[in-house]
Amino acid sequence: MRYLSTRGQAAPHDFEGVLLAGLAEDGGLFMPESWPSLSPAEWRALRGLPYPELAARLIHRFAGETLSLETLRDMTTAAYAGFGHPAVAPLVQLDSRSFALELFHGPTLAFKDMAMQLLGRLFDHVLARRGERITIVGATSGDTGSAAIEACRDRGAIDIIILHPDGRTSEVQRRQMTTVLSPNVANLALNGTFDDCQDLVKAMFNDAPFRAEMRLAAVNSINWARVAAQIPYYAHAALALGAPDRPMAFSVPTGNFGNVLAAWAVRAMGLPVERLIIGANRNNILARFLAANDMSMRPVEPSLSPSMDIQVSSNFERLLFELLGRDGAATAETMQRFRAEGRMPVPDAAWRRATGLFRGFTLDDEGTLAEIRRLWTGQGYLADPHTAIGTAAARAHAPEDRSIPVVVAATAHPAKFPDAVERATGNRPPLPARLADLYEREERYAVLAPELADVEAFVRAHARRNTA
Ligand SMILES: Cc1ncc(COP(=O)(O)O)c(C=O)c1O
Ligand SMILES: N[C@@H](CCOP(=O)(O)O)C(=O)O
Repeated sequence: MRYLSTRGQAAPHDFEGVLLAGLAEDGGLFMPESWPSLSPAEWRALRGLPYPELAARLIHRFAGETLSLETLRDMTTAAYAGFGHPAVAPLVQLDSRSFALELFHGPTLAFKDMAMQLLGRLFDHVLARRGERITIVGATSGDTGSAAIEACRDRGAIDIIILHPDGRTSEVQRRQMTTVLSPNVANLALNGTFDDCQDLVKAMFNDAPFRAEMRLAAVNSINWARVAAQIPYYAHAALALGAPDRPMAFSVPTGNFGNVLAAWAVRAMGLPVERLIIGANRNNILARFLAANDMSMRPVEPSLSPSMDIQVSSNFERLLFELLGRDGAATAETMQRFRAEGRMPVPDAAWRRATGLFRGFTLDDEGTLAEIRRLWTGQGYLADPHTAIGTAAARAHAPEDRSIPVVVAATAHPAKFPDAVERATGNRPPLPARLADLYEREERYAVLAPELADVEAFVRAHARRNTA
């Protein structure tokens, strides 16, 4: 499998190259040259497999030249062994047609662990074989950071530096990152938004000498390996509910567009996904795009679902590339105009193609609290604010045909957002025993203005300290 940049100028890579490169050298994102498509019979043969086995077989379709199926199987088995639920990603029925796909049973209680626990092992395997080391720089609005730190802490060939927006994550999210005092981990709080953090990560990658000097690598979903490792859980849910012989819809609370892109990928691989519903908080650029082809930037505003306080959804570029007929030059020009003008000029035909499959939905904080309350009092289901946006979006935009099930990505454990959940239900969800002393642990992080030179100096200092 070869991977191409969405901007058409970078050299193609294999899976190993993509894993290590993160962002393509032309600033674009890597996409598979063609989608590995499975026949209905091949999909049926995957029904009922344990999650690690299914994950290994599907990811192998993307990584076959780099990793044998046996090696991948060992990695997925180890990656999911520590999850707090035997099914890894259980489906919980919410009502007659909707299900929560619980993706938060990993070590840091959010869906990011599903990919990150594998990614840490992939990096280790490839780096050991090559005798190399890397410096990971990542941006987080709250969940990617702790999942990546947990997956990479104390790994000899990796330094990891995570940028988060100061004061804009939940306290649990911040402490999950800043209380990890391993020598290869550093946290940087920036006076800005998640978008500033993500821009700085991309700017470091686009600074070619710095990128080479630090041997930068990415753990955000700009790295194709992250998206690839998020594909199996959508297939797992769909197969459990009757695919490929029954269509389905997914509702995904969305920020950086990586998670819903993985759902889109299982459709490209041949599963009958009828509709993809995108839930947003007040930072609803994607919902506005789907409603009226209005992809225009507004300032990021804080909300009760902080992980989705995002305006520039990185992975939308991957969908755009597909919508524009995989025309790298057109994708590059559209992205450049978005950056320059703050508005993305998506041709009408491409927008119509998107609206044939996707629906957008916006829920403000009051609505989010009401939805958490409704789920709790009605179904006895305790949802975090992000998941609640997904369930409300599912109700608003479920396909008219009631025989089509809707699977909602339950992206975080309610205990990560105890204040919002308590406000809505009067019930303060406790942290699991292994995190019970989180509030007593020592925190360590630096605070900086979002200036590239200062951030690069911080990264250089951290990486050098570790390599000395
Ligand atoms: C809990 C939670 N829900 C939803 C999202 C949005 O997912 P994505 O950024 O892949 O769209 C995030 C952040 O990624 C998150 O942490
Ligand atoms: N919501 C995310 C933002 C980064 O998303 P990613 O999927 O690109 O890593 C977070 O929690 O950090």
